Amino acid sequence: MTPRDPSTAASAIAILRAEAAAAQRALVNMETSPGHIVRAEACPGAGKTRTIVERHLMCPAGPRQGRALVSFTKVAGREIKKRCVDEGRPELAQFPHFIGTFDAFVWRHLLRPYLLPKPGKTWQRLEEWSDHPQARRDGASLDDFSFSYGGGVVRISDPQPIIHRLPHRFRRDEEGRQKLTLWAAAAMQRLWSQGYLSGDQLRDMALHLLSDVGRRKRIARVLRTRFCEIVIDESQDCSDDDLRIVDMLRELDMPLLLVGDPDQSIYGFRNLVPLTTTAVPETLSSTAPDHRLTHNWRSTQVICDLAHTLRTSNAPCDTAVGPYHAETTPILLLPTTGRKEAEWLGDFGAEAEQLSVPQSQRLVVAHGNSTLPKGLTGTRVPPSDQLGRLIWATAVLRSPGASTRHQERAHKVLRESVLRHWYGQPDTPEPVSLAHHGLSPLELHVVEQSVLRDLPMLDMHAAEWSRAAHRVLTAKAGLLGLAPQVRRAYPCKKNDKAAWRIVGFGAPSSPHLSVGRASTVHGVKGDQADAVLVVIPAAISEDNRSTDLIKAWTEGPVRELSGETREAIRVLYVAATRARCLLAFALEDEHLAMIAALLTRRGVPFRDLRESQQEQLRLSG
Ligand SMILES: Nc1ncnc2c1ncn2[C@@H]1O[C@H](COP(=O)(O)OP(=O)(O)OP(=O)(O)O)[C@@H](O)[C@H]1O
Repeated sequence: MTPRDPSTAASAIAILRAEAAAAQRALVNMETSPGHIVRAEACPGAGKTRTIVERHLMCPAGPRQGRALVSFTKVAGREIKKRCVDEGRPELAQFPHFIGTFDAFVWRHLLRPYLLPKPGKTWQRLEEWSDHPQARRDGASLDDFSFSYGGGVVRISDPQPIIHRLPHRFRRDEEGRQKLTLWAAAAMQRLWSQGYLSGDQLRDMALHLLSDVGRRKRIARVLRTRFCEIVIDESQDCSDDDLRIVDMLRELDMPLLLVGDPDQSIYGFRNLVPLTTTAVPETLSSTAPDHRLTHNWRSTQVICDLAHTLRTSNAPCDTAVGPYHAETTPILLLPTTGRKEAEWLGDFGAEAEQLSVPQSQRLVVAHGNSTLPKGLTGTRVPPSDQLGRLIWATAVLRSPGASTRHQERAHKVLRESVLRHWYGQPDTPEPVSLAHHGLSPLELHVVEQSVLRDLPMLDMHAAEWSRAAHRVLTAKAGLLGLAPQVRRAYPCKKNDKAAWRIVGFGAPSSPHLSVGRASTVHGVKGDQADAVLVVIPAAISEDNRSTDLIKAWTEGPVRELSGETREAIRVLYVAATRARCLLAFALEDEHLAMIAALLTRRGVPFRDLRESQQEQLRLSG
């Protein structure tokens, strides 16, 4: 084969990039109209968010009108606001525009203005139930239960524990679970009667309010005056309830643009409790999209080809057009059978090193937190005891490997520890406590930062760490002239252990940390890294899910798949498509052989590290 002329290659990529840019421009200029939903699909790395920002910059709203840019994570909203500011248009991130999460949009524009005040009840939205101290108990929270309607219009009755979310000790302890369920029923009734609501209740209330014709007309008038259109980013994350709300917005004559990638839909578990009301409108899922972006600005063509083997839809393979488009690094298959974690992590690190990928650009991901290498992430949820919570938050916030979601939770836990130290056990969520003590969110943020800086190193013995942390928190209170309520350091039973050990983190100096960041796939949605290692756990006799997943992947869409396996494939697809130039899979020998055969059949270049291992054995033998 004659090597390709570099000038031909350069003009070929220039043409592809021009096509990609034209497809993005078409989405920027796409017309929306009242009462219609325009749907655009985009492959991973297509620049969805970038294109939505461009639309916001280029297509002004009417006079005194704004645009609503709705996404599913706070990180995405922050990113859009930052881009507006970076482009020298900070006004586009402010009133009358709305940039925020779906939940915040529903709360601010469909619910809060129309809720009637009731004596003793102040309506408050919680991002998650665990933000309320009274919604937590024994390491569990109301988020770990599903509730049903019980004859009403809001899901607040008859809690059912979601077993895999509960702390391990409750999974086999039926009596403990029953007690916890009784507590959940009472806690939900109490908090609901005080006016607290979170995700499911928010949606139920919105759908209930919108079902009244008179109120619907009023809501429609207000929305149409305020917004020229509503754009929903990552629309594949809409649950069935969300889709019903979107369809009601269409009925209110709002122009709507939905941008998403159905192959990245990984929140099927949110449709846990089937609604007794109307079905999901078919027009939102089953019809062909109005536009599709098929150029990937993130990954190499090899990674795009691999991603195509994982696709559950019949969309064609994407075309790589980004800076790495022509790199030919093969997919790396790392055997885990009979090997220590440090060995296959070491293989990944060595490969990344060879490609000069810096540590911060090396990402290890898995579907479940428990599959991730021990010591990289600590426990997924904070411990329930006060000292454990404080150490956990410090460890997460000082760990280069923590995902954004982990960090957000750790910030909340640390701020709550500060408030608890100063004012005693809070029994209301943070905003309510702050208002009660006359402290602003900014003041608390500044204190949190300086506490984090001054808390001692985590390799100290836990008891000693507890005393030192107590001194830091007390000193900060002194600066504000406060006499703290917590007078003694938290007790510590595991006296002989270093602080980081009691929350499941690895030693701060461990070689494990050289792999960079580690996260569940859900925690890195929308994110990217130069090198990604996807860990697939070995099948065990009581859990065959990995084998089902590998079979589904290798046998393709011909097989009838269970909902769980279908979702697991999409999770794997999201994981693989985070990679820019190096993608590796760590998996047991049998699974590795199946994937190697699949990649051979599909012509995707790969390197099977079992071979170099055998080679080494032969040489040393
Ligand atoms: N027109 C473009 N020119 C250059 N780079 C681009 C362009 N569009 C997107 N990119 C880059 O491609 C990468 C992927 O973009 P982005 O993260 O917005 O994709 P996405 O569609 O949200 O992907 P995903 O759904 O997989 O998270 C980013 O680094 C972005 O800056």
